[in-house]
Amino acid sequence: MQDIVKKEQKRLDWTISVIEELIVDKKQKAKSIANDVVEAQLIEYAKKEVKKLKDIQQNPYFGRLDFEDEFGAETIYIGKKGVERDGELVVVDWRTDLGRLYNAYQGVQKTFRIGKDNRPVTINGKRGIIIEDGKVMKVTEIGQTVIVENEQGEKVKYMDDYLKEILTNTEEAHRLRDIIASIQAEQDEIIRLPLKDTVIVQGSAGSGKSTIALHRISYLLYQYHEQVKPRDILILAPNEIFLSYIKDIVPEIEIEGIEQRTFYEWASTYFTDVNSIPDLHEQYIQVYSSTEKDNLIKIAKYKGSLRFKKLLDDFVEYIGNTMIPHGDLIIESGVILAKEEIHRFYKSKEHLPLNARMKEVKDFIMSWSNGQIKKWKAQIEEEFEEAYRKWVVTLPEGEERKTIYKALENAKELRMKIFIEKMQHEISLVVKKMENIPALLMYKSVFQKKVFDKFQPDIDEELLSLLLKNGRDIKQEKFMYEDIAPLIYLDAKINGKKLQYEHIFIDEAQDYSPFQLAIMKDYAKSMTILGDIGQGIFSFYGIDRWEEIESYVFKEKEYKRLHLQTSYRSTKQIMDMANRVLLNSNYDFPLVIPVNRPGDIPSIKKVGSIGELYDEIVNSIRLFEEKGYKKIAILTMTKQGTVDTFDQLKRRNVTQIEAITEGHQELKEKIVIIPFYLVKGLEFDAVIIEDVSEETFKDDTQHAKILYMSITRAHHDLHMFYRGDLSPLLEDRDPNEPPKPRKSFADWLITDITDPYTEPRVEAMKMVKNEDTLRLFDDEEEEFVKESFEDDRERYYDFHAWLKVWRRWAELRKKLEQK
Ligand SMILES: Nc1ncnc2c1ncn2[C@@H]1O[C@H](COP(=O)(O)OP(=O)(O)OP(=O)(O)O)[C@@H](O)[C@H]1O
Repeated sequence: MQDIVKKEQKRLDWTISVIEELIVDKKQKAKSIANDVVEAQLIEYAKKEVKKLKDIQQNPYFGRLDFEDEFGAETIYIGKKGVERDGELVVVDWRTDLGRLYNAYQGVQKTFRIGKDNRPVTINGKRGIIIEDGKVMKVTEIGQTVIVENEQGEKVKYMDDYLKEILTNTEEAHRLRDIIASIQAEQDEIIRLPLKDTVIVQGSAGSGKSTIALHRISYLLYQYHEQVKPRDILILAPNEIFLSYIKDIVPEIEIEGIEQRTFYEWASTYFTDVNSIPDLHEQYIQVYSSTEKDNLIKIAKYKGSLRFKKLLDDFVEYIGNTMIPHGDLIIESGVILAKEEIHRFYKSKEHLPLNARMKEVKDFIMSWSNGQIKKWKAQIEEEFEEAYRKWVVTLPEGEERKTIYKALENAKELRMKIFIEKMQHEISLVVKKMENIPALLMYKSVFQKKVFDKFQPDIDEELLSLLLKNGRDIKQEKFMYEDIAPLIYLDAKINGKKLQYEHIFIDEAQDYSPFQLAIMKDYAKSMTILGDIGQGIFSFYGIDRWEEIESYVFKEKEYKRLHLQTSYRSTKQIMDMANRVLLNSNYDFPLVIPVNRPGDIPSIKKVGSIGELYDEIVNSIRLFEEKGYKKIAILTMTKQGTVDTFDQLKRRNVTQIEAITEGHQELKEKIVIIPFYLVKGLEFDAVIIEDVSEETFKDDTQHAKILYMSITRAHHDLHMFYRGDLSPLLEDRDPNEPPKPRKSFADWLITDITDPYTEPRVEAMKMVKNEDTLRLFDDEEEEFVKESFEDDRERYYDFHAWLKVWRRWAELRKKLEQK
């Protein structure tokens, strides 16, 4: 091994010296005097090159790849940035095709195809090289990062030493870091999708979604540099805390200049002033602390739905139709603009926003009017010409002739005047109705009974009365978070869009409503949408399943849906705990596959009193500090909980702590006390969840999601406390026991759920045919059962989800029995 390190050191020394030569050369160029603009640009470029080369000189690459193609054997070194000398690839940029080859190799498949010509290459080896300040520290033969099944039948991702070393590192002061050196094949596939592809990535907690998004930007800017500039890309993040969390990675992967915002901030920058509207977190607090919670959720869900979007579409179309003339425009006999003609023209401008469309119609009418005036003028001139010839020209020169001539002239002018005045009058009547409509006014007018009666007569009565009541607030411009998307949408429908991006990235997309995602689609040529339904804690608004948007928002073949199941953030023990919550909650998704990074088993401790709780939290903090952790989080359920815990810990002389209660704060201290709804996307060395009692974490989907998300914030260690009884979501169930059916349908079960060979059935399925098959919930049967559950969708989804978990268990059982 020492020998390999020595050899690699030799190669590194050579690379460093080549880079040195390049620096000297570029510096020379940078010093020259520019005679014109082009030369000035070249000088600027040389300066940038010098900086780039200096930055990477002491650590120019992280890996080596040995391969063979039709030209023979090759060895290349892969780095964050490419280095070339006279056409020779000294370091290969990770974003190139050869870089893809490096990431694709996982030690199993050896032959790949690369380049436009799809030429075959065979990999002979891959090395991870850890370099510090010009010294090769470690060389590892890598590539064996595959998913294996352990003795219990659980899937685990096998890590090579290189990945292990990277994942165990606690040196980072908890900013998102680049993973260029250890991108995994399944992640790389997403990063390198073509620019035009819209992709939905469902990824477990810690599977690298945020990281992938940022690396994909870097890749797109590199590969499509002529077409895509940083200003053409928008990244939407969950909150400002998260934006500061990704700050450091930006220059590292060369994605400076990208517009990074929260949806809220994006909306306020370009559209309405949203400052008086609560943001998602504020709204979450308002909704869940309100006695009207259920009603508020119903309103928010409806306003975030595509159904509401359809209502707005119909409403705008209707208003447009009422604005254009509904009768013929009659000025004189023979001077008529038929209403059909106006309507035909209006229809042909369907693609335009309403106000622009109206302007076109106005122009159309005006140009018709000008044409008619001209025509009328010519006709009158002709008529009077005739009269002159008849009455004036025939008279001898003299007073009488003059008088008649004048009279005729006056009559002509009068007729013209009358015609023009009539025309102007009629047109002004028509045009008055086509005045610009402000989007806000339009939105205020939506919440009327007659609007719903006309466009959505089948709307649920209770929902309708809630919406009408809410309409009173809307009239007074008291908006909620869910009003922002429709306001933007109406604005675009009426005034047109001001923005268009090449690509939009949406992180934590499960917290977006279908409506919101639909409007974002209008602002981008393509999108990368990343999220985890399992972490959809803002379910009063967000989506519950990707299918909700797939079929409506994106047309078939327009998008790809990809899954990431392996989690890289946490130890195997922490992910086992997260999977336990998923299992206990009958969560409708595959379990997370952890990496085989061992750690301490998360502790769950019962405390007798609130005082004891804080004493125990202090003990945990001390323990974590001893372990050298740089970032520790204490998760609370509420803002008040955060404030209380902060006070209590201060009283116990804990230092370097801070209370984070708003989404715009930046995390600065070592110990962060924070409500769970603000930690989305973040991670910490150790996490303390101060209350996992049954009272706080009830056995329902919403609480399961919160707990799953909270647990998966921990990198190395997790401590949980409770008073009273432990949450059933954390119950340590014997894997040989079948999953526990939810109370909501347990009474309905008519089969023995302990028998892995019999598909579970509920009362409603008695009627289903094919009793002895295991194909339940296929096509017709699924429809049948869905209909039987019509009144109780919750229960249907619960049962459906549970059935999936049960099937997994049954398969596992069968496998174990066969062994
Ligand atoms: N290939 C990899 N090599 C090294 N570290 C990785 C890799 N992929 C992900 N990670 C690490 O795993 C952690 C989780 O990544 P990230 O935050 O991007 O995941 P996520 O899917 O967005 O998570 P969540 O949904 O829980 O917020 C980060 O610390 C990241 O650096």
